[in-house]
Amino acid sequence: MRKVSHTPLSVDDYRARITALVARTPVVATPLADCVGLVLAEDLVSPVPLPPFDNSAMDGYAVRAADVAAAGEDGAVALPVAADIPAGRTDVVPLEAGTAHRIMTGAPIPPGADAVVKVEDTDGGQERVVVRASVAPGTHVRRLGEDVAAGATVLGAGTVLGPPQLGLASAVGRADLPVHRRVRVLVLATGTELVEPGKPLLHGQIYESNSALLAAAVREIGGEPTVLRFVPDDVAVFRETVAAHAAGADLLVTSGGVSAGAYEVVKDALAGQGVEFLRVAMQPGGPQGCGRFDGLPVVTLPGNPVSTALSFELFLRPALLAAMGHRRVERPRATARTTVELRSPAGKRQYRRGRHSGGSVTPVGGPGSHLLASFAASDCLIAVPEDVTVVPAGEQVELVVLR
Ligand SMILES: Nc1nc2c(c(=O)[nH]1)N[C@H]1C(S)=C(S)[C@@H](COP(=O)(O)OP(=O)(O)OC[C@H]3O[C@@H](n4cnc5c(N)ncnc54)[C@H](O)[C@@H]3O)O[C@H]1N2
Ligand code: MOO
Repeated sequence: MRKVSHTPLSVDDYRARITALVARTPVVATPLADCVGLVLAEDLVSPVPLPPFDNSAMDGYAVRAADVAAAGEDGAVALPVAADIPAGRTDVVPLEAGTAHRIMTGAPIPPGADAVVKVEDTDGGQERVVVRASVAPGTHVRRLGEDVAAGATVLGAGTVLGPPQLGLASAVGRADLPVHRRVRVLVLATGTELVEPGKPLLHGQIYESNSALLAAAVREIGGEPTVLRFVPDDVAVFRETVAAHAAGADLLVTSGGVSAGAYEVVKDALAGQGVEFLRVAMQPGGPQGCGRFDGLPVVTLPGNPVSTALSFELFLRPALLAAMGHRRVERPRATARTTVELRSPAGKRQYRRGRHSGGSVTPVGGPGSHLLASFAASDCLIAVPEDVTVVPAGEQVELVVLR
């Protein structure tokens, strides 16, 4: 059993500890439709060139440029239309000198043709076409391989797969891709006072909100949350609930039940079972716990809603992103001038919630960890360092940009 630590850990040390706790997820061949937001685990090499063949960029007529050189302001050139090539036609019909083929956008350029005259520069004829403009060789021809050469690496390992990348993977013929699979996170909110939203409340009860917040936060970064049913503050029920869902999970995240009082169900169930409870030098979010329970990585978050949210933001978000292969796991940082004075406890990094614009930032609500509406209205965190207790109005502060 680990010793209980009394000296608070720094935010950065605790983040490193949580990141080390969550293992990299395995690489799994995944259908493209399920890959958005996930990280490509291997380089993607295209087996085909793109475009795969010379094709027309316009609806019009494939010609030899030399055959229509005399067309222009002073006159027109008439050519017999020897073939019709819609997009998708797969046989090869060479173009004879002195003829034209009617051709559609995306259709293969016939051998012998070197340019396309767009239909607007002709009379649109089907058996014989009158061409009113000359074209340089290569006009409106999209060349084989001009976007991607066969054998080229089109996406590097580590790429986060968004719409353009998934479109490209399809374009080179892939139906699935090797990605780090979604991290599977069990979410378990504890507290006898908690009531499922939608049900009536008695005095002394509150609606449970941390599991909705945590599940959404996990899902937003590409993870797969499973919200466990509420458990009363009962150690045996807590352990049974976790054990029943542990198979296949990568991480258990709990909220509540970790502070100093009586009825601290998470602490009572997990202390001495491989999970260490400690304090991190931050506010909100000081009381934390992490470790392994029966081999399952566990992170126990303090129950106050903003403490839970900030703990996810600062510790779990980077750890889960790293587990899914992301190389960039940090939110963007910025500096701004605070419009009002900020006060912060000595020895703790305080995270205030704020709104920023044009190089200045204004706190939203107070520092309290129950102020969920203020958090929801904010677009950044204002970090006041551990050794600072007063930040005068007009001073520069560091921001974690959330939105
Ligand atoms: N004597 C002390 N008391 C407290 C200390 C302390 O050091 N000494 N620390 C305070 C701090 S800071 C925090 S944070 C909380 C952490 O407490 P727990 O993690 O045990 O959380 P609970 O007591 O269960 O709940 C705290 C608060 O948050 C509400 N809550 C909890 N879970 C949910 C949920 N899923 N949805 C909505 N709201 C939730 C709960 O009702 C409480 O109001 O301890 C302080 N106390
Ligand atoms: O650490 Mo508690 O999270 O300040 O409210």
